[in-house]
Amino acid sequence: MRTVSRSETDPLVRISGLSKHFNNSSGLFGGYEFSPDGLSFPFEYDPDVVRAVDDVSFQIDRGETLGLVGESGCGKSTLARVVLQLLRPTEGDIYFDDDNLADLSDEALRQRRKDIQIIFQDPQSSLDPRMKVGSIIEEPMQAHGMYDADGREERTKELLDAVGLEPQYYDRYPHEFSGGQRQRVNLARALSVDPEFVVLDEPTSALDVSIQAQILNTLDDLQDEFGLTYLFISHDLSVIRHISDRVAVMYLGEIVEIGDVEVLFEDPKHPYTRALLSSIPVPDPRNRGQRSVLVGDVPSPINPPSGCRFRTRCPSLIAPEEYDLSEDEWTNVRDFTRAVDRRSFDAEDVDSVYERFLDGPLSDSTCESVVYEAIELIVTDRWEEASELLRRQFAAKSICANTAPSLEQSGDNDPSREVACHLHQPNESLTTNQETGGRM
Ligand SMILES: Nc1ncnc2c1ncn2[C@@H]1O[C@H](COP(=O)(O)OP(=O)(O)OP(=O)(O)O)[C@@H](O)[C@H]1O
Repeated sequence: MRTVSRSETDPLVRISGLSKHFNNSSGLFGGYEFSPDGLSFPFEYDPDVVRAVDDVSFQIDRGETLGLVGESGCGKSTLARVVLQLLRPTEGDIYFDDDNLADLSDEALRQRRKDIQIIFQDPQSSLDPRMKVGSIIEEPMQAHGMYDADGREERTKELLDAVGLEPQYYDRYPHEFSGGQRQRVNLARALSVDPEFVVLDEPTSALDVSIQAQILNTLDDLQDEFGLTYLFISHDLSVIRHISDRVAVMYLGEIVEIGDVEVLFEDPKHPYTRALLSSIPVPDPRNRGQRSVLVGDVPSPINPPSGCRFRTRCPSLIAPEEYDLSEDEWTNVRDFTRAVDRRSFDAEDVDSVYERFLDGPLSDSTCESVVYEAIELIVTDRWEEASELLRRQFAAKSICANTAPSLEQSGDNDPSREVACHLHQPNESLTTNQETGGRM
């Protein structure tokens, strides 16, 4: 069995400015607009664009495991498929060694694909129920002209052993195996063509917890034995922590934080990472009060929020520079704004709402009158208008809404850590109010 030379220090995979947008039109004329008279040919094509992956850059070193984590719909699977060229990118480069996969012809790509394999969540989906396990594992070797028949059988039996299955399972059918064993068959099949890089897309999510741990341990062993590099995708943070060397956190098509696994778990910088981590169930019930669970759904990638995409759910939205509010005052204003958006309270009269959210008159008179006006709208049941007013006067004026933060080194002397958040942009100097506003 081959081992990859680890003497090379260049990253194995380099992703640069990668985007994948889908045209979300449906039906025969989806995305077409017709002339007003309806007689001439459709004149415009203006489909909704789903920005599933948007300007993503990162690299994966040889022999390491990069974990990719984020809520459902953040673009993890799309990113994996684009990296593997199962989907062609809208923009950007995917360097594998020295080859830019995005530029390769179909035939050159077919040759290169053998070096890059994927394991999907559902262990059953890629196993043809009519084929014996031996043939399933041999199939990719045959497609790439590797070994003769005897050689393939010998290697298949070695692979079965390597993934923790009995070599005599060679003649059995997939239905004779449990979910965990089927995933091991998938691993053997992926490894049969001697890949350097394996993308694992939620490989243990469909399995019982006890089986998950065994598969993760096998993946660790196989990485050492075969010198593999992994991109491991999961929404399960404990799995990510167990398996990864570094972690990339994805939100709405973008990487918002990337860093060494322990550093990131111990000291998350991005408010999204912090929220994700605090949503991990805490075994000690006394600590439950400290969880700041993510509220609301991931917004649509068709029309993502301006500036920082997480800002609509961010508990640390930065105060607009033009207002002169204390840290506590901004916290109150922000909590009020969120409560109005969610209509999470009963608005009986102006005074009771005011007292519920504010400790006293705000030091900034403009803010004070905006909040007052919003409360008046609410008590007359005009919640939408109140939300819109607060959005216009507060959220829309925040730097978080106006400028997209770039992924930058977080400034704590850890070159492996990058964060895309205005609270951590090295070249931005926020006013005291903005800084404190952001740390709440
Ligand atoms: N072929 C497609 N056409 C249009 N939109 C798509 C397509 N594939 C994915 N999307 C959209 O792109 C976004 C990202 O989806 P993706 O499956 O990559 O997310 P994910 O993080 O892997 O989620 P999950 O964990 O649920 O699989 C979603 O909004 C999804 O609806």
